[in-house]
Amino acid sequence: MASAFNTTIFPSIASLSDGSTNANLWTTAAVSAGVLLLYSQLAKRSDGFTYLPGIPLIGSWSFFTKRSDFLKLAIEANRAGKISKFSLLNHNVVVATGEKGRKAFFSGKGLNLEQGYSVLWGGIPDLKDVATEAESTDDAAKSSLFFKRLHALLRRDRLQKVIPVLFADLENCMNSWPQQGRINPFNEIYNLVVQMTTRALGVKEIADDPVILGKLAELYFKVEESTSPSSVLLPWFPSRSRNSRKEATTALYTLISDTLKKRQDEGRTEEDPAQYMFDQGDSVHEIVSFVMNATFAGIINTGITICWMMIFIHAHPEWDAKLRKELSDLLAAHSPNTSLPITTRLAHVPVDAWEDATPVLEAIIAESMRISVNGTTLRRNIAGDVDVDGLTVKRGEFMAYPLQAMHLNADVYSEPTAWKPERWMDPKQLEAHRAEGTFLAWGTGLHPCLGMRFAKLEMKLIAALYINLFEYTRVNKNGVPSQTIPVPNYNDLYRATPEGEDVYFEYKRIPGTE
Ligand code: HEM
Repeated sequence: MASAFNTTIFPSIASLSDGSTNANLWTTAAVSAGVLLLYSQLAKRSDGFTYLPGIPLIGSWSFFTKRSDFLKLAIEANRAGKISKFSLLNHNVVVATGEKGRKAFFSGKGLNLEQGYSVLWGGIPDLKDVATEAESTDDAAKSSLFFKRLHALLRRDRLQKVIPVLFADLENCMNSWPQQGRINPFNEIYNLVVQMTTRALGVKEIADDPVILGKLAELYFKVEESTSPSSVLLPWFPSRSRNSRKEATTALYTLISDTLKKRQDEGRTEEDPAQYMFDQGDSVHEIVSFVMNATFAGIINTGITICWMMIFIHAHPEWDAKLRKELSDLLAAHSPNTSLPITTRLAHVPVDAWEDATPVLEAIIAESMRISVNGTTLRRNIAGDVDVDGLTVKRGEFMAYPLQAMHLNADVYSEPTAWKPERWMDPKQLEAHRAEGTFLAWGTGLHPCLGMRFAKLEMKLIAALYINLFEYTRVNKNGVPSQTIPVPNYNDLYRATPEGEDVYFEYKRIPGTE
């Protein structure tokens, strides 16, 4: 039994139970793999599942404290033909990373995405904390309104219209930085994504005002940060993190709804997503729900990927050069007048060209995602029993699928930890991997990402402007240049920041671009 797990014999796995190991990711994986075979024989139970280690009654806390390391045990077990299961208080979670498990997970009709995340994730606001009963509609109706509005707002013609405004926003943000200095990309570049998401899917008054936008960003990060295992698993328990998350959710809700009500009271109309929703007859509550959901769906992965993209581009001068060539060709084709400011010229490039004529950016994005988007997707079985490779996932139980099972799998990708955009220069490769289910960073099956086109556009615009406005080098917090290429800490659930010390960009504005 998992609870009888011998901590002296299996120190590496046992350390996952108390979250105290500092071992390097790969060392942990290797050691874990070595001991797993023996462990899994001990842990196999009569229901056929191989139980992962956990603390009696409480369960596998490492799912929260060291998720990536913990789920590597399940991936290894699967390679040995076993399907893993673990518990979190009264919840059971099945992890099946083999082909049948993956298909069941992503295409199983009874497996519900919302319930998987709302019970086991926690980094998203729960609107039940703020909505009155009169405002609560059923979950299916809310989802369908959200998808409908998102789809309409991300249409190509709307994106085309918003591109110049997005560039102006980016330039304003970058102009507010000193002419030279040191930034932590996981703060400053991540914040650019907050700005763009608010502009394209939120409220104009907030996107226009750096102080209010700063407040929105602060509350967003507070919701994310005030997530603890207890606040996720015991949502009724008034822990400090639970209260802090509730407070931040309420403040975020109030900030957006007050802005919209003020607009209504003043009889103003604006050209923005909120106005589009007002015009469709949506209530203030529906608009606030949309904006909050879009913010949380849109920021985290885009923020992580763009930060890693900029790190990898800098670490690979040959790709930096290819990217600069691609951008100068784009400008030559769509805005040849070199006396115009660079932001104006970039804003002249039409959305079609950003989408269809940027193979280098596409390859860089895909490869950066393969390495950095390695979180865990979640589902809850809300229908009858689900068969996974001969074992039964019962109604009410959860499933988790760690994307690293594919993206960092040496059987699928040679040198899986190496950043090699050349893997994707032929777009057919990406199509094939997506069809096979071996590239999962945009999701697949019943729930593919609905923001993919916008996310790619955002990352392309940020990368294009940043490298045209600044020279930068990677340094540590003391300004010492980095000699190695950092690796994401996959146990960092919300930022995937680098393992070990933080990475900074020491930057200098390119003369003539001020
Ligand atoms: C680089 C950026 C992004 C990445 C890597 C990403 C990745 C993903 C992945 C892997 C899924 C599937 C999750 C699952 O199966 O459990 C997903 C779903 C989703 N994404 Fe994204 N996403 C990104 C940006 C965005 C943006 C900007 C939006 C827009 C608001 C967005 C909206 C959504 C929505 C609404 C779903 C759920 C679809 C459904 O429930 O059927 N994403 N995304």
